[in-house]
Amino acid sequence: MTTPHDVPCGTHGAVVWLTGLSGAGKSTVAELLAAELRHRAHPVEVLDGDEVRRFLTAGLGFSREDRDTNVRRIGYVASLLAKHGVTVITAAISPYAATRAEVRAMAPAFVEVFVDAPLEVCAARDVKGLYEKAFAGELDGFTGVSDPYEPPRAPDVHLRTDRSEAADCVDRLVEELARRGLLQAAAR
Ligand SMILES: Nc1ncnc2c1ncn2[C@@H]1O[C@H](COP(=O)(O)OS(=O)(=O)O)[C@@H](OP(=O)(O)O)[C@H]1O
Ligand SMILES: Nc1ncnc2c1ncn2[C@@H]1O[C@H](COP(=O)(O)OP(=O)(O)O)[C@@H](O)[C@H]1O
Repeated sequence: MTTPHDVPCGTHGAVVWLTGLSGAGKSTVAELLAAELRHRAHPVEVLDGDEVRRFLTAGLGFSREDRDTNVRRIGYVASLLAKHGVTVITAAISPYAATRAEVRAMAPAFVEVFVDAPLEVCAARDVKGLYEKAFAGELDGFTGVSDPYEPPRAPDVHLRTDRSEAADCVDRLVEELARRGLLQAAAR
């Protein structure tokens, strides 16, 4: 694998790793941030858990082993892209701290973002109706209900989506990327 030193001068790839419960707001924030970066002509890709599971990690389930495989594959692809100057925004629950630490180590620059809202808020949003099924016992091993979620202890950014509008969350992320020098346009 290449190291960060192999990145061509002038590129500023990074992995913006969104982690949080289902319904916390990962996809929403990912898409809004991607739109903002595209608007600035910054190369960006979104690897969303749901979509990734249809292609890159099709066939995996939600055991710890399968979740870890899913997260590692996302981390690997994200890092490859980031090494070529792309800002990659990932949006997978990624419930285990140890696996998040593994993918951090792969990336040339890594910003861990805790997309946080209380379980009751996520369940009330119930974007896909899965919480209702999980609470009714019709869905086993659902994160936060009958499966673990290990919150980041020291995330690079902590967003409370029950307290801040999505647009404000995105502003904070843009500020953080700029602060880290990760927003300059890539060399073409
Ligand atoms: N058992 C169980 N637990 C959690 N989530 C479940 C489960 N079964 C299906 N789903 C749906 O799959 C989405 C989570 O997939 P991820 O790839 O992000 O999960 S993980 O990172 O591998 O843990 C998650 O999408 P989001 O709501 O976007 O997070 C759910 O819609
Ligand atoms: N500050 C916020 N950030 C992101 N989503 C928010 C926010 N406030 C409310 N929401 C709503 O919460 C829901 C989050 O759903 P989604 O983005 O699919 O979550 P996830 O990808 O984490 O499962 C959406 O309906 C979104 O409109």
